[in-house]
Amino acid sequence: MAASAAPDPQAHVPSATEKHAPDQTARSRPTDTHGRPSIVWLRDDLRLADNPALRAAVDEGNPIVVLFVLDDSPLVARPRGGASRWWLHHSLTALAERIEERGARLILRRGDAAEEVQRLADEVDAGGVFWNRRYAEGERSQDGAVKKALRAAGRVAESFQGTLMYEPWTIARDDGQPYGVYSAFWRACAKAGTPREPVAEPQSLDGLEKRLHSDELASWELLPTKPDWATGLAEEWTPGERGAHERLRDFVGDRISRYSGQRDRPGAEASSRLSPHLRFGELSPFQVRTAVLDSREGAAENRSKFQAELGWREFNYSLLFHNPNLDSQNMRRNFDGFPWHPASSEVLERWQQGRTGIPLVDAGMRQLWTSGWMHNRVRMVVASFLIKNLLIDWREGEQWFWDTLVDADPANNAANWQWVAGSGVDSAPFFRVFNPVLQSQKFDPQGDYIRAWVPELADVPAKEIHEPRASGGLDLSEVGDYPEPMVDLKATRAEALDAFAEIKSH
Ligand SMILES: Cc1cc2nc3c(=O)[nH]c(=O)nc-3n(C[C@H](O)[C@H](O)[C@H](O)COP(=O)(O)OP(=O)(O)OC[C@H]3O[C@@H](n4cnc5c(N)ncnc54)[C@H](O)[C@@H]3O)c2cc1C
Repeated sequence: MAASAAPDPQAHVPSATEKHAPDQTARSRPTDTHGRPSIVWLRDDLRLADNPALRAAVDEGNPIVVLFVLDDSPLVARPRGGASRWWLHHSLTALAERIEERGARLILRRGDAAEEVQRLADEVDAGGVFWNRRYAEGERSQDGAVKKALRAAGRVAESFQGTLMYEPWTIARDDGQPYGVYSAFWRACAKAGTPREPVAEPQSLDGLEKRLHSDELASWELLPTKPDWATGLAEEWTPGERGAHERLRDFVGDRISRYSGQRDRPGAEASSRLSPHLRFGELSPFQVRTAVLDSREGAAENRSKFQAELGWREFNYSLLFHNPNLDSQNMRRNFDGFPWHPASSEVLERWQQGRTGIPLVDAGMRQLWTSGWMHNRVRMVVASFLIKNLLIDWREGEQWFWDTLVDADPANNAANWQWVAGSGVDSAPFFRVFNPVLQSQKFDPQGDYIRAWVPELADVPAKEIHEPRASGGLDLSEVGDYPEPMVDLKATRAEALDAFAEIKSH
């Protein structure tokens, strides 16, 4: 396994404060904070419930200012893709309304977040600033710098655990190295202890009287205009905490009973669709876990399978923590010499637009484009097709997902692409090449999912729908202008295996 070397302790190990649970954080009070406002700096945690930073700020008993900064610097975090920007706009709108209902105001600022936080702290003479931790390298380094500067200015600066149930530095092998295998990682998490219960939502917020400047959200131009490609996203999703809780209720009250048995079936609607809500922190994994464990629907098997999926999220964040370039660098370095085909725009566009001639792949890519989401099984199939049948570098696919998924996530997207490519740790081996036709017959046997997304095939019977142009009983006029498969699956599979054999020995 080619997991990257041990992390540089300076870069990766959080400060003593960050290492400990929130209630143990250094409470050195440099000055009296009485009556001085507390700033809550929100980032990937756009919620009021189970928000430990907000809770701690409210418990200070001082007026509350809630801040979100749009920081576009790629040195801090990867710039958001189009679908994520759409989501962010609506999530902030929903959040602002909730904060106002509770008695305070969401302040929006744009720029270098480190400077904006300090500027606002100076403006209101804040007693303290509170936030939930982030885990990518640029984010941690920004947070560390902000903490230092705030403390140097005599303010309280505290960070909390709100986004992961197991923070990466708390789960390590006996020799101190990070886990490279998911199953061992998840067992170690179970041993490390039970995640806490969600923190209560403050019923009221004592907002600051002073009028502060807040940007107009519209001026950030997060929404697409020409063309407005987001109508399908709006039909499918309700960004914000309320929409998130509705999805959660729907899942634990119904879908969960089918989870273990049918989660792999894209037509079955058996998974939770909570991924974008988790990505933006409209729900925390603590809340989701508790709701799932409390659910009376279905067998224990469903609950444990679901928790294991949340475990993949935790594992991927641990990978990101220890491998800051997860989205750009092969974890297995022998993949650096892989003879990828040049990604011609014509080939890439056929894949992106769902015109490959492989119905399951096309259904998935059209679902993604229209709704901003794709079923997990189909994500694996379309990724495998791009990498192992079109022989296109996984980073091209990762970038397209990054731009089009509403749940585009710095850890989950990159780690899963590397998993499918075989270039990651604990990955599917490269030589295991999905046959998209067999996958389609197995997981969408009646073709319901394909029919929902590929209208050209709406009238094709189940027997032929997985491979409509194969020689056989189907009258080809029934498939209209649905394209021929763009590649021969067998020949391209063989080519991929030869290419893999070339790099294996390096
Ligand atoms: C190529 C590829 C790219 C992906 N990109 C992303 C991404 O950008 N963002 C993202 O959140 N997920 C990504 N996934 C993982 C997975 O497909 C989605 O999390 C899942 O489909 C979301 O649907 P759900 O909420 O109904 O999942 P459920 O099955 O209901 O799972 C519950 C939650 O567990 C987590 N989860 C489930 N499966 C995985 C997984 N394989 N890896 C990590 N976390 C998981 C998600 O937070 C999810 O919401 C990707 C998978 C592949 C194969």
